[in-house]
Amino acid sequence: MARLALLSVTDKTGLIEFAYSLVKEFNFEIISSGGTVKTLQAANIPVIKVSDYTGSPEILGGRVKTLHPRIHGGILARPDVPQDITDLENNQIRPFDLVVVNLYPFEETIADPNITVAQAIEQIDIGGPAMLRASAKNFAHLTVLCNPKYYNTYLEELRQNNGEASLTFRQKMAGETFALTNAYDQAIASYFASLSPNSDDVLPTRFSLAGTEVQSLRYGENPHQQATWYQTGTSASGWAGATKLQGKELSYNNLVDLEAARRIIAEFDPKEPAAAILKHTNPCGAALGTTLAEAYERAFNADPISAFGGIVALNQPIDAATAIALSKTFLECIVAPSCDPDAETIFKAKSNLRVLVLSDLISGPKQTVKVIAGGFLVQASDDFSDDPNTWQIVTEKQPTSEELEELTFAWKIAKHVKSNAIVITKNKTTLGVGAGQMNRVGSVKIALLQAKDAANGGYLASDGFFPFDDSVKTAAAAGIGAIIQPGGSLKDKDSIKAANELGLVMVLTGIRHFLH
Ligand SMILES: NC(=O)c1ncn([C@@H]2O[C@H](COP(=O)(O)O)[C@@H](O)[C@H]2O)c1NC=O
Repeated sequence: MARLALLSVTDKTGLIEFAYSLVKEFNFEIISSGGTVKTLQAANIPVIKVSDYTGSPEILGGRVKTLHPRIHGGILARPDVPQDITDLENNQIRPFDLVVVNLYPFEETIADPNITVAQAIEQIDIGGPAMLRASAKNFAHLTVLCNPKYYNTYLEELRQNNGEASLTFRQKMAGETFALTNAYDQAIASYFASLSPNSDDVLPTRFSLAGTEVQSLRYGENPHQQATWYQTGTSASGWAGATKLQGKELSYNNLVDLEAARRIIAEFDPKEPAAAILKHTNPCGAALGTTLAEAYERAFNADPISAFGGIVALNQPIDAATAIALSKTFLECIVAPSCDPDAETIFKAKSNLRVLVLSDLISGPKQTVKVIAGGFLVQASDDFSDDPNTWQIVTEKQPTSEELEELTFAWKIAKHVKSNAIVITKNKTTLGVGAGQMNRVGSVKIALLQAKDAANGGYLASDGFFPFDDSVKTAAAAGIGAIIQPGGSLKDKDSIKAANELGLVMVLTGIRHFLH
């Protein structure tokens, strides 16, 4: 008797060619649900309707098509279990050799903002996941294919193994299938969470992270670490949706730094040219300018030594002048919302340089995730938008409006520097960055060392409060004129007293921005 395949697919890509090979080359009989039957019949491929096979019509507008013991019995039966064979015989059930299912496009449906909840719910596939999960469970006896991309691999398996798919392949397909049904359900769960009146509740009691491979990376942080890049959701968004205009393959570290760079320039209004140069997730230079080229040059000149091999994010389209400036040094990657044709031509001379275009550099993830032994930690992203109207000026000396703007710039950068973070700025340009030190005054010293004499009359931002007045005194000795920090230390009074005695402005934000 011919072998039996069950085909029930929404995405009919490659279906006809595949079914043709199954029937002509491998003598399969095919059973299919309504729409799949129509596609196959239109191509003159012999097919049996599920409803004819089960004797039960499709009902409830397609909500019940394949949910029948003759289908699920044929999927789940074990030919090496005598009772299973008896059950099949007693119920006139034929076992399946192959199950091919892909699902209703739930994620694509909800991506349309005009879709109603009722329409979204009709796109939750029930029969499909049931068949997929049952088939994956019984991979020892049949093959499940959940994506058209595996059709040819399956046919090759049959060609190379005397008409049988190998156990290794069947097991791999089963794993892929459970990963798919998991991701599918996760998308539905996230959609339901988004319907909750408390829609900013990003931390449900059960949290899953599902992803699809974008590309396998050459290695992770170091060459001995394997790494792969996954995208969340079915449509490419964020970095998965960026276009690489030229350059070498993106690396793990490139992507980590690109995201850190994106977060910095997302702080600024896209009308105001901004540039950030990142090294190891910290900015070695960040600046605003009247033109994009000026913003980049200021950021570069902040620390030209560290900028070598850096990752650059820009918040406006790259023009020729900026491209010329960018081409003067070795950079790993550049990203901007778009790139003028003149600029593209200029970059061609540096064929290894990775140039990416990502139109939306503002939107980022709502949560961040860190894996720890036995679990992972999820937190809401630090997208708190600081409001200078809520800040407290605690010194006798009051800032002018320009000074307040400078402090705001310094504060926005400090938010994206690893703690303990100290940022020294002037003219909306970083002069020195102290990152990731174990004591705050250590970061102050590093930032001042970088800023050199330019620190005189500069501004200093600290991501956390000062536990002692030593940082204020060190900053004042180098000529810093104004400090912005969260406040909240038991010894705030000491720091404020030192600021007053040394003639500094001090602003407390009431919010800290640790970054680990
Ligand atoms: N309800 C069922 O019994 C059922 N059985 C199969 N499906 C889905 O129906 C789709 C195929 O439908 P059609 O062959 O009618 O185009 C597949 O995506 C499959 O996952 C079902 N649909 C939804 O739950």
